[in-house]
Amino acid sequence: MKNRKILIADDDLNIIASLKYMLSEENFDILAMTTPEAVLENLKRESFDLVLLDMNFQQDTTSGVEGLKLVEAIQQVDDQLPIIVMTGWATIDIAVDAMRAGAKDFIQKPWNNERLITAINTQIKIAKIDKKLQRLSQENKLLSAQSFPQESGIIAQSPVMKTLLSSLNELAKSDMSILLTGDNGTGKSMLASYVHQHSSRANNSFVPVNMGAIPESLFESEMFGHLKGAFTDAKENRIGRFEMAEQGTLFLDELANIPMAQQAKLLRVLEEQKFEVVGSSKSQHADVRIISATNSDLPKAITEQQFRQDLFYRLNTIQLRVPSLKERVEDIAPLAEHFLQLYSVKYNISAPQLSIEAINKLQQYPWPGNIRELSHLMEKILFTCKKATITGRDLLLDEGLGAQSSSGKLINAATIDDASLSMEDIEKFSLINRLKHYRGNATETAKSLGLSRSAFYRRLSKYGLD
Ligand SMILES: Nc1ncnc2c1ncn2[C@@H]1O[C@H](COP(=O)(O)OP(=O)(O)OP(=O)(O)O)[C@@H](O)[C@H]1O
Repeated sequence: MKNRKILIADDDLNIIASLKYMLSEENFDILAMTTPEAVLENLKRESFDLVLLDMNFQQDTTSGVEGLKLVEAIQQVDDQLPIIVMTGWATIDIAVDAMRAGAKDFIQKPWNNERLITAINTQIKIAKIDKKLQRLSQENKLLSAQSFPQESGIIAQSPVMKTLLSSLNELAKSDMSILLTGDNGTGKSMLASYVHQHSSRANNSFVPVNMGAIPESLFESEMFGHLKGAFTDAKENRIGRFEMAEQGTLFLDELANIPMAQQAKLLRVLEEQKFEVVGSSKSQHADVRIISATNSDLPKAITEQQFRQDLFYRLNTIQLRVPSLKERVEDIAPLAEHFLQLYSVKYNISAPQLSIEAINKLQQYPWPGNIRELSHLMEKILFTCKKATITGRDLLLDEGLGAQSSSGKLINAATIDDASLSMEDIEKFSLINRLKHYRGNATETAKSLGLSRSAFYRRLSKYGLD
């Protein structure tokens, strides 16, 4: 554990000397400053765990005004830094004023060593807990906004997934950066969380960040945090993802979406293991393990100068590909049963069985949306099929009946929210889906969509579906 750092603000060199001697014995790192200006200057530059402040800064004053001003000024720089004040001419009024201004405790001079050390340890501990609570509360907000998967059970019956899981178990013991590649919905986020849970960092936070969802202008504030007043909308101090993940794991999802300019900033943090909160010039140490994920072809993005090669090498110490669902047919039935079970508990509906024929059909389907698509299908089946046994027909899985988007992507229930789809792509998908629902009956399909038959056919012909 690194030594805790205390800044002493006192202009009496004898007092500084004896405090330094006594506190160094207790393994504190000490820096002493004799003027308020130097104190503030250092606080802006360096991180400390606590300030020990003499209320009668100028030898010739006994009012404590100087000290009080400094308590307030320190609060402006860092309102979470604990301050213990020392009052030489013990007047309780000065101590009360200092506590009102934000000091956490006071000690009378001449001090009692044991009492001083206890007070220092207590305040550092409380500040740490406060910071952790603040971090947890921001993290909770983040997690509920992202609706990150909460299920803990990973289904892995196929040989390829068993091998992948055992590699991840091994890698969990190391601190290496891992890059997970694979199509959407294959379970990359879930596996990243699995590595974290099996690592020595498991008692600290796993912080996922969807790199595609952060507006470019807010990148630094999101990742490194900001101080109140750092820019117009910075109404409160905000903890960034790096700090939230301190001693834990930071999961950079949709890695390829980081704009070039921000890639340089990220690279610097990874190389130097330190960052600055926006609005502060002080560097903060970053002790995080990085796991990242992408469904893009990063080497191609590098060739096209869309992704920095040096950042790629930083992040892919180990690269693992998560196979698509169609490559692990053995997992399909257990996954389908797992999701039926999961949703039946969630919605309080008894779980139906899958017939052999239904399982065969599930195993033959290509699953372009992978596990996420299977999960959505099982959720839908639970509501639409009120039978004890699900047959192949109940699945409404007509292979090949997926819509093709203008850019060549396959559109289905799992990918319909993809932000790259155009209104026309979505309309085409809806037409196919509705036709499927009415088993090809044009009159009923047109009626259900509120279209005349001619308007309906015009659309079919527009999308080449006639
Ligand atoms: N092996 C598994 N066992 C059980 N559930 C799984 C498994 N893999 C994935 N899931 C579930 O499937 C869904 C999609 O998984 P996840 O979000 O991890 O995929 P992803 O590859 O990160 O997707 P994207 O690339 O779109 O971010 C989640 O609900 C997850 O809990």
